[in-house]
Amino acid sequence: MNDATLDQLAEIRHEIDRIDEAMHLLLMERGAVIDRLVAVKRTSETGSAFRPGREAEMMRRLAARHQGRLPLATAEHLWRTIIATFTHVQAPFTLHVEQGADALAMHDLARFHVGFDVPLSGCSTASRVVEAVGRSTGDLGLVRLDAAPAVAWWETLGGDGPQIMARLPFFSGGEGPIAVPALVVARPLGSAGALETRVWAVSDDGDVELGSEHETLAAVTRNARRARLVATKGDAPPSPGAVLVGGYARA
Ligand SMILES: O=C(O)C(=O)C[C@]1(C(=O)O)C=C[C@@H](O)C=C1
Repeated sequence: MNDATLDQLAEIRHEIDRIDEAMHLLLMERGAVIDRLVAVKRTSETGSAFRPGREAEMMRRLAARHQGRLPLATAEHLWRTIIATFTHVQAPFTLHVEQGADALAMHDLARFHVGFDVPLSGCSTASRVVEAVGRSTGDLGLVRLDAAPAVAWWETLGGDGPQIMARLPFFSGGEGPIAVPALVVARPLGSAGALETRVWAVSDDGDVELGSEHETLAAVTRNARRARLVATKGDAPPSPGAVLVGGYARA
């Protein structure tokens, strides 16, 4: 390399150092703001700092302003890691991850969304994930969205117990690196839940047709009884007797 090229390289690296330092300073400043947030938010009352509606709003804005060389998925992963880390800083929690058929993909999905500060705990089935979340104060669960699972694991959700709080991947265009579909389960979060799409447990003897505005996420038929997990856009239940088991925001 000649002197002019070396000068240019040094200048560019100086620029990178300046940007890195600014980002680091801003992240530390963000940490100080979180200290103030803890005092205002009274997270200890619910045991969880997780606010899925707020996170969805932040992710939408991130995607809207995103451009340039950095892949959107990398920007999403960085911010998910920052947000999950600060969620954990506010109120420590464990993420219980279903380790069934797609154990490796589920592990990737978990780390993509929470980074490495949040501890993971493996569960053999979706039902075990729900049980672990139910026993905890503010833990989260990650269940693989299998369209035809062995059991209707969602039937214990709802009421005062764990509920569905998010659907992943958030940007479901299929271009992201983490393609395994999954649901996030948490204990009730009051108004912090994002119910843009509601999720219902529907049980019938197999002859109830649902309108095309409803999306069947999963279904199990056993002993002439069909159990379905159904997502709806509006507030109304997809059929009489449907039980609300949570909701989520979409990109
Ligand atoms: O806005 C909040 O309530 C926060 O706790 C902050 C924050 C964040 O780090 O931006 C962290 C956790 C929530 O899930 C959403 C956002």
